[in-house]
Amino acid sequence: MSDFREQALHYHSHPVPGKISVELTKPAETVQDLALAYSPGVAEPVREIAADPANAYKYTGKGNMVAVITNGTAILGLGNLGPLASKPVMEGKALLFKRFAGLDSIDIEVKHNTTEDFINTVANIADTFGGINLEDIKAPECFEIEKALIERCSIPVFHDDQHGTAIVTAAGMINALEVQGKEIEDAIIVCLGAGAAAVACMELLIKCGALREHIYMLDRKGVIHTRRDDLNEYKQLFANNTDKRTLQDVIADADVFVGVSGPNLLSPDDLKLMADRPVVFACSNPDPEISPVLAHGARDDLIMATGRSDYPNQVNNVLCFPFIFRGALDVRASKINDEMKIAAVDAIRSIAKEPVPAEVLKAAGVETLEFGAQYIIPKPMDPRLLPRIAKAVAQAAIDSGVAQIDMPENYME
Ligand SMILES: NC(=O)C1=CN([C@@H]2O[C@H](COP(=O)(O)OP(=O)(O)OC[C@H]3O[C@@H](n4cnc5c(N)ncnc54)[C@H](OP(=O)(O)O)[C@@H]3O)[C@@H](O)[C@H]2O)C=CC1
Ligand SMILES: CC(=O)C(=O)O
Ligand SMILES: [Mg+2]
Repeated sequence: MSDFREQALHYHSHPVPGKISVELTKPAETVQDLALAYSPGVAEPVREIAADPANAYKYTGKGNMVAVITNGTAILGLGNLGPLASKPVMEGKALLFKRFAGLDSIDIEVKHNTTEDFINTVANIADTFGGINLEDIKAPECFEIEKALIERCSIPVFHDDQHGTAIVTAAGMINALEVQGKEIEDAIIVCLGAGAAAVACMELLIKCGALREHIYMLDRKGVIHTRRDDLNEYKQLFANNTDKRTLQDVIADADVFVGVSGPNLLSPDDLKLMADRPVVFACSNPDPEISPVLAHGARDDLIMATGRSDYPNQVNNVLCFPFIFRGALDVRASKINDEMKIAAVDAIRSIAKEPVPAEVLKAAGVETLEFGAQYIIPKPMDPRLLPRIAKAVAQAAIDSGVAQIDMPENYME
């Protein structure tokens, strides 16, 4: 067993199996405690909630609880390995919710036959939670699932691989292009992958100024173009009227590569074909489309990011989902809309341009970090992410009319 593999397995199995547990928030020691916590005392909040469902936020953990729900059909870049195998990733997301945003989170892995079954299962348990983070559900089913659940649930439903990834990608991309002296409106963009992350990343980049006709998206069959007759409705939105057919055709002179596909699909020779000062986000986890070592060996004028913690520039939805849910839940937003997503993009971008606190440098194991090619986006352990993103998102929810309560007094100050 390799050292790292052994460490990872040991981490997950010791001192107890798994990464999360439940803790109590109230005393439960005496007869009096139990009389309040359980019978007869528990009947009082039951009656209050039956009379007004909003009281669930007052008397239960609902308002601070996010469900991480999957069917295991697109586990990271490992593919469709089924619900149970996805559990370590989902517990990982729950760990991140708690560590970075103080949100309680529970993982739910759903076995199902049809997409409708999955939607019904989630819709039927939704009221238990303050929000639902859908995770690692493959395209195209993920689009229908998210849409149906947003319609059916009164709490925020957010497919992290779509929107969390898109928010972080957009923040990192705008900053990287700025460092490279390029405008997003002019950028020729290659997106390898045409699934959940790819479609959402490209749609958000377009909202941030990229031109749809400058985007070349590829799936396993190559470039998505207007003469293909095998495209689902989501891929069709990116069908480019072009004669280019292969990755090599489209990467020549491209300014940007976004990989949300699988491991080792971009070669150093492909990279050499790109325009001067390119931006390369190889975001597949755990193994990127090209390793930073190979990429930097191929050329020295690129900005490189991956989804991993062990290289500079981690473009990973962990920079978004804990904080966007914190802000959404704290003003009881009924949904997470585009205004809230753009507010999160702007908040993430701006933090990267400010001096980095000493504790972040220490946690990152580096002497300095300064906005530039090696630091386009904040580190996940940056304590400014929580107050800045959550507050910006909460404010955007209020301004766009989806918040159900006011901003809490002195929020995040
Ligand atoms: N860094 C981050 O924060 C995140 C990274 N990701 C990564 O993005 C990847 C995709 O995730 P997600 O969108 O959820 O998964 P999906 O299953 O929804 O989409 C996968 C897409 O990748 C394409 N693909 C797979 N292999 C190849 C290949 N050899 N050549 C071209 N295209 C290929 C598929 O093509 P086809 O349509 O033909 O099947 C599909 O369009 C994963 O590696 C994941 O780890 C995802 C979310 C967040
Ligand atoms: C980071 C993440 O959500 C993924 O790779 O699927
Ligand atoms: Mg994921």
